[in-house]
Amino acid sequence: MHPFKRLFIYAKSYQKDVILASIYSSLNKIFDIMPEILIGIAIDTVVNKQNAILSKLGISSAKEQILFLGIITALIWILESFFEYLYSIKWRNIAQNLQHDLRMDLYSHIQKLDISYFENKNTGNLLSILNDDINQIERFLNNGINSIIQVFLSSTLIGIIFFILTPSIAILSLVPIPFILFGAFYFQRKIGPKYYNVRENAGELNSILNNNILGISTIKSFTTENYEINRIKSLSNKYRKSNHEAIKISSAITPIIRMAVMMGFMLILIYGGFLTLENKLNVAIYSILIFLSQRLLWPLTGLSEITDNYQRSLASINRVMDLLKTPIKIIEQGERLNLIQTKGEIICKDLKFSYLTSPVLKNININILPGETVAFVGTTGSGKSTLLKLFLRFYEKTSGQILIDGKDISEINLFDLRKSIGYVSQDIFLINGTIAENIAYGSFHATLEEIKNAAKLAESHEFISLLESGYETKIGERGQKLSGGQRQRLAIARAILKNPPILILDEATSAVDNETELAIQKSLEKLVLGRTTILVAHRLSTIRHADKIFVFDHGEIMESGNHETLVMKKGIYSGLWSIQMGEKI
Ligand SMILES: Nc1ncnc2c1ncn2[C@@H]1O[C@H](COP(=O)(O)OP(=O)(O)OP(=O)(O)O)[C@@H](O)[C@H]1O
Repeated sequence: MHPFKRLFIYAKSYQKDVILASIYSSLNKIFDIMPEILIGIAIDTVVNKQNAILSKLGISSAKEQILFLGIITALIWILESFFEYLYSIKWRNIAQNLQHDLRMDLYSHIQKLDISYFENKNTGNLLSILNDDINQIERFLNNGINSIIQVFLSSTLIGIIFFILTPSIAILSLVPIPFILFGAFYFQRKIGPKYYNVRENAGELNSILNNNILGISTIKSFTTENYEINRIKSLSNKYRKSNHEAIKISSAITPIIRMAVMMGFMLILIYGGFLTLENKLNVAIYSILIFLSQRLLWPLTGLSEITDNYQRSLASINRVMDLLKTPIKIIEQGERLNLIQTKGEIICKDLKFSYLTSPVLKNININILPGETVAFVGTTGSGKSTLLKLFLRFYEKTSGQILIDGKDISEINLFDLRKSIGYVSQDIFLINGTIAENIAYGSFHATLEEIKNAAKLAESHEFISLLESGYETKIGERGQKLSGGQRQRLAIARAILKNPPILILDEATSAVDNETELAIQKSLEKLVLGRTTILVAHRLSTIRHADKIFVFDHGEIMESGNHETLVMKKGIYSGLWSIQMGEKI
């Protein structure tokens, strides 16, 4: 489907506004052309006086005719300005509303896409669709459609006036049009790839600038400042050079097209002048033709810019619409889950999963009773986090079943499923707000008292109280102003405040010191009461008190049982435990 048809279908609710805006644009153009005709009438009046056209309307005195013309001119200019105001407001508001709708629809659609979608896409590209492409559509709607309407309307109207006044001169005025059109499209095609290079180079430069600002501490610690300056310099130079090339062509377009306009103007000036000298053409008509020839030809020079803008918008519309059409694999519908009644029993039956082709989880069978505290341990990359992500349905299992309270999670409403799980992941997401806002993220109605209680259970209250503004302290982008351990404790407090029937802590205390961890464990004793808790930790002292420990290896559960039984078993767990205890094995 043509991109504009796609946009038109999307923007159906704006149809009325678009029609109105088009009417305003057309009326503005009609009033814009009229003053040139008035000039001709004015000349006719001063030359022919009592015999002028206006006298045929019943205004006999030449002075009255001039006064009448003055009034009409004022009226025309007022109306022209009035419709310019109306079309400008209308088109720009349409552009604003549509870009807002597009951005919001796109963002909420993206939020529903599964995690694997984001893993396979370039974040920079997604951001550029959300920003640059939507802005490009906005720019085009701001003035692009108006320009197209006005160029075609003015050329058609002026062409008609030419043919009515003198068909022979009308044909002369058409001579330069093929040259202008050819020039406009030729240059546009030549400049297209140059602009593409400019955009590519700008993208490259932006991405490295962004990366460097995020990684400033690594740059400083490796003292690679000069190396980075040189890298940026070479990319910035590349960007500058590509712009120079585009500028060379773009600056030549108007002067060259002006030559074609000059040709048309000259032909009319000379030929029309001869006709007038021979009294074959009225002086007034001659002057109208001279003025209108400029008005006919000049706007066509803008075609190169319009087509450039149009082409860029076509690409942007396609990118935006394609993203909006990306299918949502994991759908929100399903059986509602009563959070208060959820007991938190989790069963995996013959569960298999692979991200791509090689299996990451092979035949997982586990049974977690309501209220139990279990732990997943095992070598790095053995599939622990993957299983947790399957509980949250970040990915769809390949085969087998995951049941919560006997219900297959693929049949549970996704929103309810995730509401029932408090998940602290390895990569913590903190918002650029205050401590209190971060703890209450997702539990927006929590009172300060509840926030403080959650912070106390997560062993955070003490360090928060020492901060200058306490719970109102701003923690910076991604929580940069906090230590790794403090960030983890905020994330735990956030999960506690959510008060879910199932709590998952994936390496949630890896960055806190032993003393704090011991304190968090103490809090956990209270916390785990009445809910199912899953802990993942490499530091085995963290999970030794779990009711059940599942030992993962290469996507399989090799051992399970409590700490004592597993140590006695002298298998993988016991080996890991001995290493951590510093014993020789
Ligand atoms: N998004 C992904 N796409 C493809 N492969 C992945 C993805 N995430 C993880 N993997 C792979 O799946 C395997 C299991 O990873 P997972 O994160 O579940 O391990 P883990 O046991 O939690 O490890 P760790 O203890 O280091 O956190 C690894 O081999 C990893 O490379």
